[in-house]
Amino acid sequence: MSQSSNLPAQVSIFEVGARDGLQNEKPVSTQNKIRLIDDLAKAGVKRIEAGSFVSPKWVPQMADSMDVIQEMPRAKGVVYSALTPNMKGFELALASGIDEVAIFGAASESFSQKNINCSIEESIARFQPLMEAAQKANIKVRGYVSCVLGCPYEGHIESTAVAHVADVLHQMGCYEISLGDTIGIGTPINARRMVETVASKVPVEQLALHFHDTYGQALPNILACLETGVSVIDASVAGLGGCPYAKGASGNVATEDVVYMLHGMGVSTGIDLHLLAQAGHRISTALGRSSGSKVAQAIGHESAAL
Ligand SMILES: CC(C)(COP(=O)([O-])OP(=O)([O-])OC[C@H]1O[C@@H](n2cnc3c(N)ncnc32)[C@H](O)[C@@H]1OP(=O)([O-])[O-])[C@@H](O)C(=O)NCCC(=O)NCCSC(=O)C[C@@](C)(O)CC(=O)[O-]
Repeated sequence: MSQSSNLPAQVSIFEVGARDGLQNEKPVSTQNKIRLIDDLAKAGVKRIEAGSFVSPKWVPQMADSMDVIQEMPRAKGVVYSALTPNMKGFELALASGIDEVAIFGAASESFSQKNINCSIEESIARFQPLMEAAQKANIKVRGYVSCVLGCPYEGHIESTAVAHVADVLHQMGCYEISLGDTIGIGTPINARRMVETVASKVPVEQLALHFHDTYGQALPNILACLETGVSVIDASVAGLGGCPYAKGASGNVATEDVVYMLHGMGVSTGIDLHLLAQAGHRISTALGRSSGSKVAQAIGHESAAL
């Protein structure tokens, strides 16, 4: 039972470390990625983003996504996902056997150009045939909106612009819209107002929070937004990552930190925090760095080598 009637009793964690995290770290082996995904599933994570079918020239770290997805063990009850920016990406994703895909747009014109080489309007046109193909293939599609609280190139972004893109993706058939604070610039009251504005267009049950922790604001922002009724949180184990097209952006909020905060407030996630921290330590070791999660650091490196 959650300790506040304003909080959901349960939160679904959407783990993005193997994609959003590793796309912006130095390359690790395919086997290390597979091990990470398996570790996450064993820790009780039920939604795992496993890779990305984007141009290997743009994001070389994701070039082995086909191998990762085809070789990774599939845990029962876990949904595995991959990013697909266009039809080429979708066809590869379909061939990989992934469970669901995600399209990704932005609320900022400049970020859209830098990230996917087209305007917001052109991106929507690119997504249309993908949505139709996904519907035919019975594949669910998630939608991302980047720069929901600010853009590295344009600065302030109006929440109404976020709501507009979220609404378009939702109307195109995305089952969930993930709101990305790509550069982690938001603060709690602004974040909450942004979610409320988007929720006037897209049902709050179909929204997810995707907050980077660049300014150390991700946890307070999440807490403020949970009180609007959102109950899906994207997070990256060990705080892996950043964004290749948002210079200086640090990783997503660390999954361990989110899970610790939620469990401490009586909100369940179904995740074993110690196994999760171990997963984070193992991939951090493979990257030659320490975990970016404060909670994982506090728990310590016990059993990291198991
Ligand atoms: C979208 C494109 C492909 C457009 O890139 P483009 O250059 O405009 O594409 P194009 O259609 O002109 O094709 C150019 C070349 O790319 C190839 N190509 C074309 N599509 C694919 C594909 N799917 N997979 C593999 N190859 C592909 C295509 O075959 C061709 O190859 P060539 O003939 O030159 O050898 C490119 O801009 C791209 O790959 N961008 C990806 C950027 C990216 O992955 N960013 C990070 C993910 S988004 C993110 O992290 C934010 C998020 C979601 O986490 C939320 C948040 O935090 O805000």
